[in-house]
Amino acid sequence: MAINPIKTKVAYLGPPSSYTHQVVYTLRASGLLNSPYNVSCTYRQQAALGTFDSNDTILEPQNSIHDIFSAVQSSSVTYGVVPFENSTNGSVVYTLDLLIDLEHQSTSIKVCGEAYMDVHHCLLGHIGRTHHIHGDPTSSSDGSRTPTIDVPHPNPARAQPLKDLRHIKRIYSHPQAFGQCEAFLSTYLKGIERQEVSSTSKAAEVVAADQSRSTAAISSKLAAEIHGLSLLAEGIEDSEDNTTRFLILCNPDERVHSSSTDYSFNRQLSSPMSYKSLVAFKVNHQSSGALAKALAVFGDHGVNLTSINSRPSREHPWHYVFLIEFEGKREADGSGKVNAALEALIGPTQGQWKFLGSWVDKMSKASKASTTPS
Ligand SMILES: O=C(O)C(=O)C[C@]1(C(=O)O)C=C[C@@H](O)C=C1
Repeated sequence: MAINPIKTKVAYLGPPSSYTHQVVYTLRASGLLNSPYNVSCTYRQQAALGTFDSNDTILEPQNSIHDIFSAVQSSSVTYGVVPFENSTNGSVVYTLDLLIDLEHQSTSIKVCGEAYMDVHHCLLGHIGRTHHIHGDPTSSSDGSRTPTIDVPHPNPARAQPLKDLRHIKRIYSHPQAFGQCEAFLSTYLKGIERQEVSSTSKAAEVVAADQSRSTAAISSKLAAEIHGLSLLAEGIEDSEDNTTRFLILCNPDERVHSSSTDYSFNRQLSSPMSYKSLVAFKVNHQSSGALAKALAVFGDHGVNLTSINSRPSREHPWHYVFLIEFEGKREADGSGKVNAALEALIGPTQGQWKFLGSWVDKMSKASKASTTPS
């Protein structure tokens, strides 16, 4: 009798073809062959990094980053994949706020992995029906942008439209994607209304359903294939090396494994590994030097900080919660410099800190070397 394997459920930002969806594919060992979509090499290239096993994995689209957190917290999925920061546009503040969790809705969630993905945006839409193009469809602009006081020397757009854009009246996308394509938008679609939606794939879905055919989406090439849209422009991101870092969330309370580094997507890695960890804390804003004292704790214990973010505390105006990322790993047995630093953090934060997990650092030389095929 065949035994049904227990499937690992992974939540991502839906609908299919969002970048978080594509990241899940990069995390699957061979899942692309079972994909419900007949997709191009986009997935195949990404599968080289694969670690989630397709036969054991069910992918669960969610409507928002908040819903991904809820699914992980309630253990209706094993993992959730969320965007954390982008090399062009910076932090994804929704994710930061949900990690900080001021409303105590995701108390059990920990970060247990990370993934980096090159993000190349396209402008997707319908080809204009009524316009006859005379000459070059890009002739309305030479690709340069108008200098302003704030941006006296704007970078030129990297890409030119492939099709006429004069019928486009509104553009849909995720706010992060708008922020990553400023040069193209202000060169070729200046003044056109922008409508934020929950994901880049949602934008493609909305535009595909638009009867007026006068809207466009900033989304991926894969989304064009899946939603049957035309490529109006390709590679419209401001920076060629536009990369987004995603975090993999889990709820360790529900897992048999106690160590934060036992997860399947880390299993292929051999020692020695580099790790990163994340902690959120508040300090007493009335006490001078409180933040400096909290940060000094890490240096005092030989722990290297790698990123600092702050978000409004929502308790008092101009009071903040700090999210600190650092090298190293919290040991389950309480030993080591990270544990000692966290212990010492109790003083300057008056115990108001929350540990958010340790995971294998995918950018470190050690981690990269051990994942490179020989
Ligand atoms: O909308 C998507 O496709 C997402 O996966 C979200 C997201 C983000 O929020 O950063 C992911 C990668 C890109 O940076 C743009 C959008």
